[in-house]
Amino acid sequence: MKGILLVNLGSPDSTSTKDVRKYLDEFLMDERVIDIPYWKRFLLIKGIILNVRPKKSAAAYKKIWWDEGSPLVVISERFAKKVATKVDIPVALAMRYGSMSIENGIKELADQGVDEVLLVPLYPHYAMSSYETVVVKAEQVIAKKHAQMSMDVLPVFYNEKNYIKAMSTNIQNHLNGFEYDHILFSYHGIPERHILKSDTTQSHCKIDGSCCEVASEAHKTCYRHQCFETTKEIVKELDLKEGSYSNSFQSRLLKDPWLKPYTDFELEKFPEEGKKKIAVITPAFVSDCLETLEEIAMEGKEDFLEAGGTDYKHVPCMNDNDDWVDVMVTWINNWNQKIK
Ligand SMILES: C=CC1=C(C)c2cc3[nH]c(cc4nc(cc5[nH]c(cc1n2)c(C)c5CCC(=O)O)C(CCC(=O)O)=C4C)c(C)c3C=C
Ligand SMILES: [Fe+2]
Ligand SMILES: [Fe+2]
Repeated sequence: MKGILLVNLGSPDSTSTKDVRKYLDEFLMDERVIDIPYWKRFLLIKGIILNVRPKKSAAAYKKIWWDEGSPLVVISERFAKKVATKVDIPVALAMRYGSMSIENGIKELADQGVDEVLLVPLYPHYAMSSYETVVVKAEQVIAKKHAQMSMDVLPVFYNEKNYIKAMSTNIQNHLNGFEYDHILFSYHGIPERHILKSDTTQSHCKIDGSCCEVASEAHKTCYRHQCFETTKEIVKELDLKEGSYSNSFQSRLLKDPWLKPYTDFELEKFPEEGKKKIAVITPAFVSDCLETLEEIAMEGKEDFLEAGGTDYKHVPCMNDNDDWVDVMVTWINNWNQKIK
């Protein structure tokens, strides 16, 4: 029997510093997230980061936490529930990190008789720290515990027409009546070296980004290229004028260079460039989470207004809206009807 496993990133169990430390420990010890030799990662994470970061992150989580729990988890659950009512095969939800493990998600499906699974990483773009780590983890669990199970993986959907349409409709609905002079497409950042590591040709990608417009096999796994393509497609769909939008990358951690330009620097610069009314869109996230609700909707707004901006709007993610649910249902049905 066929079944679906939706996988998002995951959150701590609560906003206590202890739970946040446990979550960050699992997250940051992932070799695809902090990609340095194990002993160095161990010393850096356990010796330094886990002594300071959990308290700071816990304070940020407290600002956005809902009565029902983490927004990312609650929204993902609502989304999964809606999808499940519209397809006729089992649907399970798991998280890459935290208590709702991929192992439990696969077991939940196996217990219902599923032996052919479609893995759906809930990320539009390929990055070793997001999409790839979900796929590798699921492969490991299946090889170790469910050898009879076969797995397909939903490809990244950064330029898929249904996703672009649903994103664009969501943006239009939320911008309704909001007057802006600039739209910022802010994507989650990654360290620059990840771009080089994910280059399957080992020669195409360049740190300066000059490669992203030149067609290449490497773009199948190039996060930056895929982000730029998402923007281009949404711009086409919404008929935005050249110069009225730009891209940036948010959520840096540690001191090494990440993809540029940095969202926080852009927000502080915009008012002096005459961009005083802005809308911020976060297409790397299909559901709102700490990085959109706190970093963009709260911190970003504060920084922008302090720098002289006057109007600021964060466009919420698609979350569990019906267009997005229908897009997922279409992809699932297409897979379900495919004859091998
Ligand atoms: C080296 C560190 C990190 C990389 C690389 C990274 C890539 C990456 N992350 C997401 C999506 C999300 N990240 C979220 C939170 C978050 N991310 C990092 C670090 C890296 N992410 C940390 C330490 C945290 C935790 C919070 C904090 O301490 O700042 C979230 C939100 C989770 C939530 O509970 O709401 C998401 C979603 C992507 C898509 C990505 C690569 C493209
Ligand atoms: Fe992240
Ligand atoms: Fe590139």
